[in-house]
Amino acid sequence: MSNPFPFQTLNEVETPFYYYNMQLLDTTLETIKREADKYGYHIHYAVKANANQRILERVHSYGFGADCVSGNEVIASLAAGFPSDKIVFAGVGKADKEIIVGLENNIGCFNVESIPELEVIDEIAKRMNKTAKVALRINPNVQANTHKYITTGLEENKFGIYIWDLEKVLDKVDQLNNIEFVGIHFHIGSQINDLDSFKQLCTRVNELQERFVKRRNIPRIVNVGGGLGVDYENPDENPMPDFEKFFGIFDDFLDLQEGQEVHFELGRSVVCQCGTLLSKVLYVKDGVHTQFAIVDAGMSDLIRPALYQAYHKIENQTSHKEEYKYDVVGPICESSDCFGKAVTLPKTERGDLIAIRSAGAYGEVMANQYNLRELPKAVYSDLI
Ligand SMILES: Cc1ncc(COP(=O)(O)O)c(C=O)c1O
Ligand SMILES: N[C@@H](CCCC[NH3+])C(=O)O
Repeated sequence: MSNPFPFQTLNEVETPFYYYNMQLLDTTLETIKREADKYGYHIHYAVKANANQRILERVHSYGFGADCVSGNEVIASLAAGFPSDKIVFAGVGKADKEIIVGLENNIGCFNVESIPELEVIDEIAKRMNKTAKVALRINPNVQANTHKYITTGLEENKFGIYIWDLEKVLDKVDQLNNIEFVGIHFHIGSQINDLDSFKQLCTRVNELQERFVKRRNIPRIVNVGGGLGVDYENPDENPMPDFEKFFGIFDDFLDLQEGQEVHFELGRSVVCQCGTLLSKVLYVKDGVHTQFAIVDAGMSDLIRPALYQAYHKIENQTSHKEEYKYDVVGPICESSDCFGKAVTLPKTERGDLIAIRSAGAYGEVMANQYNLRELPKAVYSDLI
């Protein structure tokens, strides 16, 4: 595989920074569009994965919608050009002022997770003389076989309306004058590579659809969320997941009612592989088991390894010497500030450029200023 990094150029940029391969992002977006269009599926990009304005603008240019989880994400999506009717607002805890943002901008729909939330949206909509379009997020109790922190579709998780509460919630919807019921919504978790989980989701959705048929209240939208995983181990060999297979599962297993639209909320699978965190080695020092390669990026720049013990492939872009093992760690005053233990790298020295791969999703957007560090900058392949 050819090296995707224009090393000569990147070596000049002050580290740490995120580098976005915009050509790869384009190829990924083209593929998603082509595969989704085969079935007439609607794609909403999950802004939470990467809310960088340039990335949002690029995603929008392919005609996708935006799936938002805060008022600020709604505002950022509008600023990037997403039409308001293609914006959905999800989340278990929407604040009043965020609901107002959604209503003021006439967004496509609110994905609602509880009766109290429905009542508040109805009340605010009434005050504003508006009708809120609403999809009900149902907790399907499907095991996603992923990290427990990013499993969202089990009964023990805080997300969604329990299946056994559904009738009660639908009765409530019928009573509220400023709510228009438009759809049902599901999301079982993230970084899901076991596609059987999606088949199970389809089966559960089919069972639930029967209840709506009985009530003669068919939801126009069936939103099956996101969650498709990527290959963190082999980012060059698998620069994007198999979207053809993924959408094919829904085509094969989801039974739709007349006129229903299928919506997806893809985040990680869209942006993960196009992003890399680049960092330089500050010091190499001896450890008990291996050497420490101390780099100038820390968990404040990329928190996934510290938070979920997530694996990211690490490469030394400078050295091609004999290989050794290193614990690659950051400068932050936490032992969890470690990007990889006993990583095999060519002999590593101060000043070497280190690439931490597959960092385009839940990377830059989760960066923080712990230790009063600066936020990482972004560099784009098409602007250098
Ligand atoms: C409701 C909802 N939709 C979509 C997504 C996007 O998921 P992913 O980035 O795994 O595609 C998430 C995050 O897990 C989510 O919580
Ligand atoms: N932040 C998580 C994903 C969360 C998905 C949002 N529900 C990650 O880095 O893998």
